[in-house]
This record gives sequence, C-alpha cells and structure tokens, in this order.
Amino acid sequence: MTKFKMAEAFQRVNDQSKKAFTAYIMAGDGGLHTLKDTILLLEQSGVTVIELGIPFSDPVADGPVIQEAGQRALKEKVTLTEILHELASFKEEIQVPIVIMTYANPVFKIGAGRFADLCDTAGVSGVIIPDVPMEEEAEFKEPLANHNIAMIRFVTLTSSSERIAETVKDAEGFIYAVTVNGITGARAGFAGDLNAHLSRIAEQSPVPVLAGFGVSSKEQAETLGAACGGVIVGSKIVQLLHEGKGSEIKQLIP
Ligand SMILES: O=P(O)(O)OC[C@@H](O)[C@@H](O)c1c[nH]c2ccccc12
Repeated sequence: MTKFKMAEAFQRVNDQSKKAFTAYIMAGDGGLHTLKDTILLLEQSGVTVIELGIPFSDPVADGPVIQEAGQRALKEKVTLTEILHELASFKEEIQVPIVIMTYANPVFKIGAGRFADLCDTAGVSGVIIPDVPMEEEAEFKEPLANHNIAMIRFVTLTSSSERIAETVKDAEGFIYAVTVNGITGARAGFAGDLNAHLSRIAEQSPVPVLAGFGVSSKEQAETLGAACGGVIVGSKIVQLLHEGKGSEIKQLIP
C-alpha cells in the first residue's frame, strides 16, 4: 500500500493543478511525544508528504538549523527503532505519506532487513538515505521494495546529463533535486538557470521532481515549483516549530 499512497498524494495535488509541498521535520525535537501532534499539524496545514528526519551524531549534509534540531533530539535519546514504533502507534490516524530521512549508520545498526520491516509496520511510504549513492543502494532498496516502500534518489546541480538519465530511470517515489551546492539551510537566492535545470530533469523523470535546499518562502516555492513537481522545505519549518510558530507553516504553501 505504501509507496502507492505517496503516488496517490501526488496525483491528488496534480488533479487540483497544484504542486507538491514536502515538509521536513526532525523526529524527537521537542520530545517524541510531540511527534503525532506535529504530523497532524502538518497534515492540517496541507502538506503533501512529510520527510521525517532521524537524529544522527554526524549529519554531514545538514545545515545549522537541522543540526541543532538533531542535537536537541539526541538529548531526548530517541532511536530509529523507537521513532518507527511511535509512528506505528498512530499510523491509522494520519493520512499524509511519511518518508524517513536517515543517514546509513542508524540503519546498519539494526540491519537493512529489520529496518524495512519496521518501516512497513509504521506505514512508511519511502526512505531517503543521503549518504548512500545509487551504486550502493541495492542492499537497502531490495528489502524496502518487498514492502513497496520507495527508495528516493538525489540529483544535484553537478550531475551530468548521463548521470541524470541513469538516476531518473527506475526512480521511485520522487526525485530529490538539490538546488544548491553545499548543506541544507536558507539561501538568499538561487542560480539563474536553476529552473531550466529542474525542468530538464522533470521532463525525463517518471516520478515527480521536488526541489529542496534553501527554500524558505511561499514565493520561492512558487517559482521553483513552476519548473518541476514541487518543493521540499526543511530548515524554515524546523525553525517555526521550535519557536512555537507551527500555525505559520500553512502560509508557506502556495
Ligand atoms: O533545510 P532546507 O534547506 O529547507 O532543505 C531541506 C533539508 O533540510 C531536508 O530535506 C534534509 C535534512 N537533512 C538532510 C540531509 C541531506 C539531504 C536533505 C536533508
């Protein structure tokens, strides 16, 4: 059921002539007991997909806002297994598809097979592991595929056209199109030819292409979304939640 739930969510957005909006949050930031309410808030705000980050001690791609959220979550001592158990406990009450964003190490600790089983029990639709390149994805992807859970791939600004073609071929869930070189977090602006890059990927991709890194306003979401399937917003949402301003999240969605 799982990856199909995500495909249905994208279809619904498309039927309304809208673009997808994926919200990233850090599991355990504010305590694991807040997870359900945060997910329900995002669902009510109108997000299409939730990317649920797993705290990790060495988050190489995370910018300062996400790193700090990870530090707060690590202080709560929440583990990948606990997060997936917690998710399983209320999965019947949420509609919005969930994608788990974790570095490879927490998965290695429990094993890729057990990870896939726990994701399945938690009703997870997809998985993003940013430190696992396509060449090494098989050991994670196969057990996930047995449960119809998508393994999401990245395209970056420096990916060659051959690389892009290879990445979108058999892509699952969506393509994560990274909009800047570097780490996550707000940016003043984007490269002038970014929209051309995004639409080139979107033309070839069988699944939606979502642009992420540095998107922090509704205007940016609109501009980038015009060239592809939509956007992913992380740092801005993590910041708003931390400041107790979760009710403002809906204003970011075009
Ligand atoms: O925070 P930003 O700039 O809005 O970007 C999303 C990003 O934080 C989220 O998708 C993410 C969090 N950690 C990551 C690690 C790698 C790739 C992506 C991520």
